[in-house]
Amino acid sequence: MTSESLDSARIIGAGEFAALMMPLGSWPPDMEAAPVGLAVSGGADSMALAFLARRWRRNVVAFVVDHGLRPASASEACLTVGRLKQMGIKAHLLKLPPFARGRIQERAREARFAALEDACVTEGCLDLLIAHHAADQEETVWMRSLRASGPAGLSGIKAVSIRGRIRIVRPLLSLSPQRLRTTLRAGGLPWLEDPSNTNRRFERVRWRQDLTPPQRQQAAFLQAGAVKERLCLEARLAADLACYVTWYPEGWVSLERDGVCEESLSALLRLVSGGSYRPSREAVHQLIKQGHGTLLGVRMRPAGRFGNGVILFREERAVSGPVRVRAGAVWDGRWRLLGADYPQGSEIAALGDAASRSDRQRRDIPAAVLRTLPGIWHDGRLISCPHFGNGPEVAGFVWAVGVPVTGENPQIV
Ligand SMILES: Nc1ncnc2c1ncn2[C@@H]1O[C@H](COP(=O)(O)OP(=O)(O)OP(=O)(O)O)[C@@H](O)[C@H]1O
Repeated sequence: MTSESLDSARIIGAGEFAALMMPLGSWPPDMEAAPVGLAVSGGADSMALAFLARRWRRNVVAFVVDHGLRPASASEACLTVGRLKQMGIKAHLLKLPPFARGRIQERAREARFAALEDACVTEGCLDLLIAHHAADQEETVWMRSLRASGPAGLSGIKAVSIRGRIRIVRPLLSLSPQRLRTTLRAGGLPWLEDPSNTNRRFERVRWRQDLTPPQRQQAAFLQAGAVKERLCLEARLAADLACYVTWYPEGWVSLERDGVCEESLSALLRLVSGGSYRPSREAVHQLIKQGHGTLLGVRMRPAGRFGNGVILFREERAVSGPVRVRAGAVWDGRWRLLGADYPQGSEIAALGDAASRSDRQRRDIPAAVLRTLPGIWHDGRLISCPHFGNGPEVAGFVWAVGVPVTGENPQIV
């Protein structure tokens, strides 16, 4: 027997899983009011995750998302919910509404995470466990290396990340899929095989099938190096940001002249944009050279009376269209509405011209920032702009961008 086949024959024990979970905490006490969420598709990886997590703690709750993209998806999702219940796991089925055409994979993933986040909040989960494993990690790093990614990309899938109101935790990243299956078999537990997992139309599937053991090792090696490099860069970035950046609660920043560099700008552009992607290096260098401009829907311009460097704020043209008022609604991917005590049919939309028409002009916020702040509109009339304390007392928005500027995943190497 080779060392690989020996490894794949090893069952994952409760102690081993608990040891994996420990550095990924802190974990709430094991109580009904604070369960840990589990994202379970019904495939081998997430069923093994559910099995291991249930042995780790009593209070877990599984979410099975039915994307409705295949005829069998509804019955498979029901079957999975039933299987989880048999394993003593509380399980909820989340059925997604139909998708608009185009970019189906991307839309499905985004809608799945949005539904999972909402379900976690409803169930009182601060953390959601996801079942990506060591082979997923190797394939991801390999594909990124082919695209000449830098240390951020080559550090691979994050073991811990923040998504809006929850933490996404991936405890299986050091475990092979073979061991997950061995563990399920040993427990006599069934799982589903998703046909798209063998469809060679997808680049990931091709690499999953074609990567040789030495190539996988090489990917793991590349990843470990990239994580170390990333940690050094992160430490330097954190120090620079602390020194040179002022963050304002209206979602804009000022960056001093001495702090203008690719790393700082890239992190700040992502922060202010509310998105999860960083801009390309070339685009950031171009922006630095110009001294002003727009990237990722964020404007950079000389700070003027706000400092000796530059300020970055949301570009008015880039803000989202109106969104119906409801408790917890997120507008522009950046602002979450607290409370929803407004007339039926009210909407969240940018202040726009209303920012300058009223007496709400403020010297301490750039006028261009004011225009991009959210207000509550009804029948074309601004009925509340909570940022200025004008309107229902309970109303307000909180910054909803869950992505930290630095320090993502610092402890996991
Ligand atoms: N339908 C689903 N319901 C609940 N959880 C799911 C579902 N699909 C995937 N997941 C969760 O996400 C994990 C990764 O699944 P998969 O690799 O198929 O997703 P993906 O779209 O490729 O995700 P990513 O783009 O993050 O790699 C699963 O192991 C599971 O934890």
